[in-house]
Amino acid sequence: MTAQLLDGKATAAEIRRGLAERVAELTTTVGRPPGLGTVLVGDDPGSHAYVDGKHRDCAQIGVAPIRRRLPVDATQQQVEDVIDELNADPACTGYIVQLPLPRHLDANAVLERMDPAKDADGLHPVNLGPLVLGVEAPLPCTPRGIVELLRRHDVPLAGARVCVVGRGITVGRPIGLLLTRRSENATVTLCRTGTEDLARHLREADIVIAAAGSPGLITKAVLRPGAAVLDAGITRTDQGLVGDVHPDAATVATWLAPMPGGVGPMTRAMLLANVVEAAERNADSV
Ligand SMILES: Nc1nc2c(c(=O)[nH]1)N[C@@H](CN(C=O)c1ccc(C(=O)N[C@@H](CCC(=O)O)C(=O)O)cc1)CN2
Repeated sequence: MTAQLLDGKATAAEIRRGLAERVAELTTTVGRPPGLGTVLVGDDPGSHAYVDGKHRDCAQIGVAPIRRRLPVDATQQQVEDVIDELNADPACTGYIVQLPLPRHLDANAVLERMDPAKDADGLHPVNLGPLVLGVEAPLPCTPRGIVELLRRHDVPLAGARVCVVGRGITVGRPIGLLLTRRSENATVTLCRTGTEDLARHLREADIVIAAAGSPGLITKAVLRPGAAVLDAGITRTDQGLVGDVHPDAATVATWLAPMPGGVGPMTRAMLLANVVEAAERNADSV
């Protein structure tokens, strides 16, 4: 068996085309384009690459880019001053703080200082609450992108047993909440790499979502034949970027979202969707 591709690159391109039309309309009715801000602290090459990608996406669909960069030794106060500035900037529809922040900074305090209405990542506590309650609010981009990718490829979710590996705030924790909502109705087991008998949990799953940052963790040996497998793990090595899913998984899976080309492009597309939706909400309220 060779897995069919859950093609994040093509799906994201299709989503961007739809968003570009909405941005053009907003720009005419509001008199200026929606603006996406990014706050990047430090010089991590991965974070720089992701933020550059986000601004390339903005350029493609007509969203105005607003970039804020701070040095690796920026103080909490300096970061929070930038947050205050973006909260107050009418040209900034929504923004993100690129994670991870350098260790000396309190990331939770930074996220909490954001205006929840401008939280394009859906990571502010005020927006995470509705995720638990199952009511509408901006959703974290990677989990939203995963659900969108599965839906657009008709991968059944209702009743599916999903095993998520990784419990980070951008993917693992929120995807569990999203997939167990009434609209998705999956049964989710949230694991970490240290979960006892992880292989057993994986083998029981119809859908595996790997977000552990552990290169090659998911091999064909731990998969149920026919499972759908989504690789949301990225590790930078001397040999380049490596995902959590071993290439041999493609021989037993029915569906595979590879890294690169699967979940990553969907994360970026969902960020744009969150910004466009925020701009539409703003336009409706005036
Ligand atoms: N504030 C946030 N920080 C981080 C998030 C996030 O959602 N919000 N997620 C990750 C990084 N990330 C977005 O910021 C991200 C990661 C990977 C990709 C991507 O397109 N990956 C490509 C491969 C990478 C490449 O070619 O350079 C792919 O999978 O095809 C996009 C966004 C942590 N931080």
